[in-house]
Amino acid sequence: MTVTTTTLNLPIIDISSPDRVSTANSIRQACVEYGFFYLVNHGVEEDFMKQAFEESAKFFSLPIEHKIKLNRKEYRGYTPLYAEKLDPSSLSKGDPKESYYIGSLEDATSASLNQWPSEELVPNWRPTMESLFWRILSAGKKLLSLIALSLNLDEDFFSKKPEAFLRLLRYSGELGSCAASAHSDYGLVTLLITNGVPGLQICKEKLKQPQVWEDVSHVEGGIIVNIGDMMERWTNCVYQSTLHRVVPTGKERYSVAFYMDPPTDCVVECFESCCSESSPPRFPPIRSGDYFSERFKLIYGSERDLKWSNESKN
Ligand SMILES: O=C(O)CCC(=O)C(=O)O
Ligand SMILES: [Fe+2]
Repeated sequence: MTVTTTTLNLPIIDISSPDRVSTANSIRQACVEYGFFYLVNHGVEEDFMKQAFEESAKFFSLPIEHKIKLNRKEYRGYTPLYAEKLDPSSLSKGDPKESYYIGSLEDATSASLNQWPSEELVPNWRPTMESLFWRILSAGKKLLSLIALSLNLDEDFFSKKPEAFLRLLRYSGELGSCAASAHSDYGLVTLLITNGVPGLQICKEKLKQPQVWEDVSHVEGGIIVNIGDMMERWTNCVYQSTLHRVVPTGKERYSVAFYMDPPTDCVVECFESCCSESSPPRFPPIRSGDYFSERFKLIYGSERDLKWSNESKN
């Protein structure tokens, strides 16, 4: 059983403030209390975002035959409607959303695995998305260095070589099951930009029953940040990876999620500053790449992906 209450007032963090120590303290408080907050003055301009959403809409409006040719490979490319079920325990046929993954452009090998729609179909699409990647990456790295500061770590602890994935999302708006079913994100942090159509909700206490879901309102020009499971494990749950979902409102909705994760070979093990005799580590050390493969297997059965691509060819 779920109950929805009122809209939340999440903390707003000004990432451009010269007082980094006080910003880091505010971030710490936000990560402990909510695992969610807004970033402002982050350098990703609203006009640019408007253009990026327009380009995103152009791709998703293409006929399915074009989109399916770019079906997700090596975690990059298109995922069709219902291909993903973020809550594997949900009884729905899958989440009513489409998405497009773009892997890191920082590293040449990763960049070469990306798939791009042709210039003829969507002119100017690739340069817009590449620019979007670099802009959000820059905001994300500033944020990661402040998060490191908030945990008394070297400022470049997380930002040296994070894995980054940009994901464009379109929710059909179809009423009924959740547009993105309940989940927590897997990595360090996610930076999320929406086109202002509501739907995002969080559940602060994931173990409490009945679950209480609260609306995350839109802050004009703000980026929504949420903490992921790798950060939760590293901090022994001092920083929370909060359960969230997107509920349908009958309106088409666009968003851009930017996931920042530890490098795949990184072993994530509780920080000493986050455990003690009375609060021992809650999770064993884990290689980041192993953790991700397990989680991805749960949300995308490989047969499901195959079934979809075959159906679309018929
Ligand atoms: O689109 C949204 O508002 C949320 C997306 C999300 O939670 C995700 O992609 O992990
Ligand atoms: Fe998420």
